[in-house]
Amino acid sequence: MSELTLPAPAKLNRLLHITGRRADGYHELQTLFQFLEHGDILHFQRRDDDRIRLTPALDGVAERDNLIVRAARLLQDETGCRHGGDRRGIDITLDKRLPLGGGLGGGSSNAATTLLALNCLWQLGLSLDHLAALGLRLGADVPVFVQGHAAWAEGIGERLTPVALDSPWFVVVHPNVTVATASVFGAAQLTRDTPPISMARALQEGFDAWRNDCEPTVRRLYPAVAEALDWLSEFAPARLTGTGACVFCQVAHEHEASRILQRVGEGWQAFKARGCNVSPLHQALGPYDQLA
Ligand SMILES: C[C@](O)(CO)[C@H](O)COP(=O)(O)OP(=O)(O)OC[C@H]1O[C@@H](n2ccc(N)nc2=O)[C@H](O)[C@@H]1O
Ligand SMILES: Nc1ncnc2c1ncn2[C@@H]1O[C@H](COP(=O)(O)OP(=O)(O)OP(=O)(O)O)[C@@H](O)[C@H]1O
Repeated sequence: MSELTLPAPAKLNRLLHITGRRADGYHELQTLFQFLEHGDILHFQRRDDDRIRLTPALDGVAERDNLIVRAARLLQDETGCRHGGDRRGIDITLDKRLPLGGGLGGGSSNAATTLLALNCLWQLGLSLDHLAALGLRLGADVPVFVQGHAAWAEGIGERLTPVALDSPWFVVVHPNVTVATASVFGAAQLTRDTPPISMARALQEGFDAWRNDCEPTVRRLYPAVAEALDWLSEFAPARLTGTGACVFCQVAHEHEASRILQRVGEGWQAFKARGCNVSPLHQALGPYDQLA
């Protein structure tokens, strides 16, 4: 196999509690991750030299900082397939559909798709656990995209327990602001002391009780996000995903989602998508063992 085209889906945090802060400044979370049937598309074409090329460039992101390029370099370094006799390179084309800094995990998902694609194309034979551990070096959200199952996550998001959640339709609204994750986690007023709960209790309480501890802080720092939350709440209970800027609500049927989408005003972007428990990336790859 010399080329692959694969999705890099979005995620939602259907619940997000901040339960503490570690000595290194990172926050301890409890969150429910679910994937959406919507995201970026990446095309990979194997090269015979060791170059890594990505097109088109992302506005405001230097090539060496792009999580796709960083993931490819990390794999080259980890497996010694650069500067050695066994050279492996890649041409990558990115069809970017997810907003940057949207709380949908787009960059992390791009990195995970790259790790899995190159593991196949370069025939590295690394396990999902190994790839998830590598991915964690790139970002807290990368492991769940590598593992590919909706999950209850703890730690900084890397301790994952697979869960089966309901799969409603979601309307996701992006109020055209970019939220810097670090600005939210660094805010003095952020609540960091939610008592940890068990996964069973979180699942039993269900959607009505699910909330995102970042929401009050993001509302204060980014009034456009507060406006989007208030607008969407008129149709169905609205929540923030990650540290924003995207907000979402859930409905039972696609036509309800379409009806809400038609009302979205100018200046905001929005889409509808179904939630899913097996990542579209893993659905596309098929049983992973056969490809690794
Ligand atoms: C908020 C979530 O989207 C929930 O899924 C993620 O935890 C964020 O994950 P991410 O975007 O992959 O975040 P990273 O790139 O690892 O971290 C960006 C910055 O956010 C802060 N950060 C992130 C994750 C975390 N658990 N605690 C933090 O304090 C750190 O200041 C870090 O420098
Ligand atoms: N391939 C990439 N796609 C998107 N962002 C990237 C990529 N590579 C690097 N970045 C950088 O990462 C930042 C965060 O991007 P991302 O889209 O993952 O944010 P997010 O949706 O808020 O993620 P999260 O929910 O994990 O916080 C961007 O603002 C950008 O500077």
